[in-house]
Amino acid sequence: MNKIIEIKSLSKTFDHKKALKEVSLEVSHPGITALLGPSGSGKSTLLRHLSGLVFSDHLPATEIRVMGQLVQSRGKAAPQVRRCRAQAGYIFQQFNLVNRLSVLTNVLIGALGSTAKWRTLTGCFTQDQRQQAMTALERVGMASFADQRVSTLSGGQQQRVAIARSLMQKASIIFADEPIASLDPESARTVMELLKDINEQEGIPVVVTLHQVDYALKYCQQLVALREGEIFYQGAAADITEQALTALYTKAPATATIPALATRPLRPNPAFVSASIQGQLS
Ligand SMILES: Nc1ncnc2c1ncn2[C@@H]1O[C@H](COP(=O)(O)OP(=O)(O)OP(=O)(O)O)[C@@H](O)[C@H]1O
Repeated sequence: MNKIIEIKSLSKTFDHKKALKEVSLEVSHPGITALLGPSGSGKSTLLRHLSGLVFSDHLPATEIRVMGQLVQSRGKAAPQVRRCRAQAGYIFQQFNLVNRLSVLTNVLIGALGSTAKWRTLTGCFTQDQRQQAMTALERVGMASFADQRVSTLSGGQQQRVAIARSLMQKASIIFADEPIASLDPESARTVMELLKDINEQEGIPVVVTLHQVDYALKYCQQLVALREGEIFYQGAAADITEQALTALYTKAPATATIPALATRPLRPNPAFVSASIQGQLS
């Protein structure tokens, strides 16, 4: 199976503080992969490296590939980094849309990478592009809002527009950084359902950072958990144990249970649990 993500020995230091410590990671599953971990563990930093928005420390072994394409190596952008960025759809907590423009225009912005320069400068999109944007809006249930200003939408609606823009862009992968952190539970569920549906129907892999473990277990097939800049767990969501989740989020003994997960029949699979917590589980 082709690798969706391949990271070799990624370290990132901010002002003498190591945010990521020689992280190596491979994801081949084309489903939804959640990046989990406590606040400050390095989830967003890892995602931004995949997007080619942030560059690693200059270590000779560092390489990052997404969908088989080199994004960066040894702390430097790969020659094709612009193409890599253009093939990825981005969804952020703070709805990265242009508030004063209409919903339709925001979706059309997804086509800029494949539009002649004079058209992007004049904002003159083709009829075909407008039709594609409407189709993308229909796909996310937002067609009736096409002419409305983005600033008038709720947070959940804005995230659906951001997803439509990724579809317009013909993204081959979607990176979502805490897409549901600012949403009420119902809107959060709608956005996660939509990402799941697009992953399954359009076959676009999704990598999403989440704070909510229950959403990760419900919607994501793969988990990558970080703690203090290191991989703590990588494997199937179905295989993570209550103990591992407890150890991930607290420094308390791993025998405690997380109340929200206490009734979930998680199957222990020590093979997926990193060496650092094997000792705590035995
Ligand atoms: N631009 C930056 N400058 C300095 N330090 C940074 C920068 N970006 C991240 N950090 C630090 O790197 C570490 C990891 O941050 P990161 O945002 O990746 O964590 P996170 O797991 O996504 O946290 P959260 O869940 O709170 O968003 C933190 O200590 C953070 O303060």
